[in-house]
Amino acid sequence: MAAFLKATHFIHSNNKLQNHPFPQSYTQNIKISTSRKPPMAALSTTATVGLSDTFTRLKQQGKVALIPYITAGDPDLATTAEALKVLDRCGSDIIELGVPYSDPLADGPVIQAAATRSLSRGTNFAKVISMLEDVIPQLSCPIALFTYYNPILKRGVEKFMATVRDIGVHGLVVPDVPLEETEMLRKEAVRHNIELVLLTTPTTPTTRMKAITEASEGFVYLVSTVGVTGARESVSSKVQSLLKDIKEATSKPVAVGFGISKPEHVKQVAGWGADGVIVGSAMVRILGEAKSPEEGLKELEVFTTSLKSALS
Ligand SMILES: O=P(O)(O)OC[C@@H](O)[C@@H](O)c1c[nH]c2ccccc12
Repeated sequence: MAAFLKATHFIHSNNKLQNHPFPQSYTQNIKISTSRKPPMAALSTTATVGLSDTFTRLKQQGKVALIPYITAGDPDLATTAEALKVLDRCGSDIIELGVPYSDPLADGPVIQAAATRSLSRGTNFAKVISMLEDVIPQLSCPIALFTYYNPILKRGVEKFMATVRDIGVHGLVVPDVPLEETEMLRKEAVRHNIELVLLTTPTTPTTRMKAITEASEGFVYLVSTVGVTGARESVSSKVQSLLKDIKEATSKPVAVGFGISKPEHVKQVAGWGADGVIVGSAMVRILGEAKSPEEGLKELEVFTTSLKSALS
């Protein structure tokens, strides 16, 4: 938890920024422009709509989005491709796909282990992209790619955005980029019609939370609790008031993640007014711990269906 809080600057409070790897001056005078709107879907390579359009459609239907997260390449990329299709078929509204990274600071043991297994099997960014290139045209729901900041910087922000856009990715979640650094990332994201989702936590001060909601595209990711990812027994009841605060600050959709792992959780969070629920570790565990990839995919189908029906 400490590691996550130290490293994940843009989603935690200003007063803990002494460990910030960027100059302190970056943390002041946050100026977020709200005037930019993503270009029309003309650049889209697939028939699917983007994240915010998905929420608009669901809202009209009075529905809450189900957003599963899985780690690419665990147990292998062929299974990830199948898992994406299973998740899509079972009614996922958006899928968050994690690019495995060697230093996943914000992740708990389940997703860390999945990333380690995936990397040790030789998964890399290029292989994830080529798998997605093949699979995205077969999906009806949009993909939000999850990655730490370093792999983006390594490739070059512009090149990264162009690559993911070309294969039809709609959204991007980058947990460890400081809010102040998102300006540049956002500029390129907007230029490439990628919705950059930002995160806010229970310890984010109100002014910062407001700046995050203004800058976030697609939806606002509310981290339900401090700490790292991982299934939990219950969802903190604080989420209800956090949701209220965020909804007072923005009309953008808000999806809640961290710890949500059961149909009851999903129902509860939807009842508190969330526009979407994100379920990661529970999905990752199913795929990672199954006796075989086939078993894992079957279990994934049963689990996703149970979450989906809790939302209807
Ligand atoms: O695993 P959980 O507790 O269900 O949380 C969602 C989560 O997995 C996904 O959104 C995610 C995976 N790794 C992250 C790191 C930071 C923020 C979010 C994430």
